[in-house]
Amino acid sequence: MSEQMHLIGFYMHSPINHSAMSWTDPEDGRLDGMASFDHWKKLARTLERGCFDAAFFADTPGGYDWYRDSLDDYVRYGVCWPSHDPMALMGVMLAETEHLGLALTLSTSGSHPYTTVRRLSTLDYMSGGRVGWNIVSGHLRAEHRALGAEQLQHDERYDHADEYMDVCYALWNGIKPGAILADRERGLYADPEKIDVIDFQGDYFRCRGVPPVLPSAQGRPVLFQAGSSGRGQKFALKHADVVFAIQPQAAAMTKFVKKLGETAETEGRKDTPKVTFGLQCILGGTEEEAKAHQKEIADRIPIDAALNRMSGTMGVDFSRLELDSRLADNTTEASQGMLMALANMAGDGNATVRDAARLFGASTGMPQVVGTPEQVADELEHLWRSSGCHGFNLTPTTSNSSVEEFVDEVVPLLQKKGIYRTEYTGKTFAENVMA
Ligand SMILES: Cc1cc2nc3c(=O)[nH]c(=O)nc-3n(C[C@H](O)[C@H](O)[C@H](O)COP(=O)(O)O)c2cc1C
Repeated sequence: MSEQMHLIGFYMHSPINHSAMSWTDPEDGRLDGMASFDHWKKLARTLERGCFDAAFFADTPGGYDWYRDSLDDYVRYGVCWPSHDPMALMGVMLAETEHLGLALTLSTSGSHPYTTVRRLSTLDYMSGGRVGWNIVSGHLRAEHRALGAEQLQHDERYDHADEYMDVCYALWNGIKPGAILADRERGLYADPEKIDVIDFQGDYFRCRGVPPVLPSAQGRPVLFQAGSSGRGQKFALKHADVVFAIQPQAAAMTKFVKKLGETAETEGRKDTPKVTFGLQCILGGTEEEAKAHQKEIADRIPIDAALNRMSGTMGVDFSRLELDSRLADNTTEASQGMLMALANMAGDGNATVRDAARLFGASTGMPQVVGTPEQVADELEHLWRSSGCHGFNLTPTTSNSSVEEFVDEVVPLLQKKGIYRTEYTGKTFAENVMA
């Protein structure tokens, strides 16, 4: 466990974050924010005021098409549709801040590693090393259909992603110290002897060329990974600085951190990646008020909207199943980690499709921490200490008002407890998030 709790804001560039129908809440500013950089600039400033490590963007291009084998409910309820590109927000939010990291989800299925290194590392270089990449291997069928690409089976997607990373490392490490001369008098920009010409010929990728971008202050972006199946964890242990997971209750969080540590030992990795868990905080002036708000959030979600999102993520058409059947009786080639986590949401492995859909609709399976600011601060401390995790990725209920509320009312309490930074100590995202 780290000495200080780490917090990361968790967002999507769509009408909602992780609560279906949040755009219908009169307090929510996202519908206007979809058409305005100011919304995101303000969010970046708020997070920096709250000393967050980063804003982290999930991304689900193509959306959710498993439920009834259709995209209708995805579009009808705005379940992450429209799915605007979060890359468009990165430069704006980085330019608005000095310390805040910005992490982006990019799928290894939808792009070439050369393009990804070029896009992310340009931002990383220009921001003084404040960029992160959530490496996802493309569990969504709709993403592949949208691109006209073949979707590989679960484990092979990780083999493909391993090779993807090999190309990225070659490009990130290909500029040696002293390579950049920038000598105005002699008119020499760089020394070709100190720059590798990469000639990669793999099973899935070919890449011949020199690295497209200069190394940033942190060398390369901070790497996140969120697959939590057995094969997913192996991939994480090979590549990730930080593992981002969803576990819907405290005991499962503790078990997850322990198991990752044990697997790290068997896989021979000395420094186990940091683990952050997704959470949603719901605040109220009193506990009753907060609980009423939690109920309001759940009650406004049509079951079809919740099932549309859960079906897409889990690669199962839940319209064909009894809502009171056991979720754990299903298998998937999509997100095995999420299916297992949700099936165990009450700690007994027996959650029904209906139970899981209710939580999935409300918070995409993330546990909700509900109460007064004092109660929420206490519970965050408890979850952090008992699980031994690094910190939390927090998804808001409403944008940006619930983020502002958290920063104004909960952050000072965490700081008072001495478990949360009062100022940034590092310059780069890596220095801040790994501290
Ligand atoms: C917390 C969390 C966040 C994720 N974010 C995304 C995302 O933004 N986009 C995406 O395509 N996949 C996302 N995924 C999917 C995973 O990266 C992974 O591809 C999927 O869970 C299948 O891996 P697994 O079976 O090893 O768990 C996320 C998964 C988790 C648990």
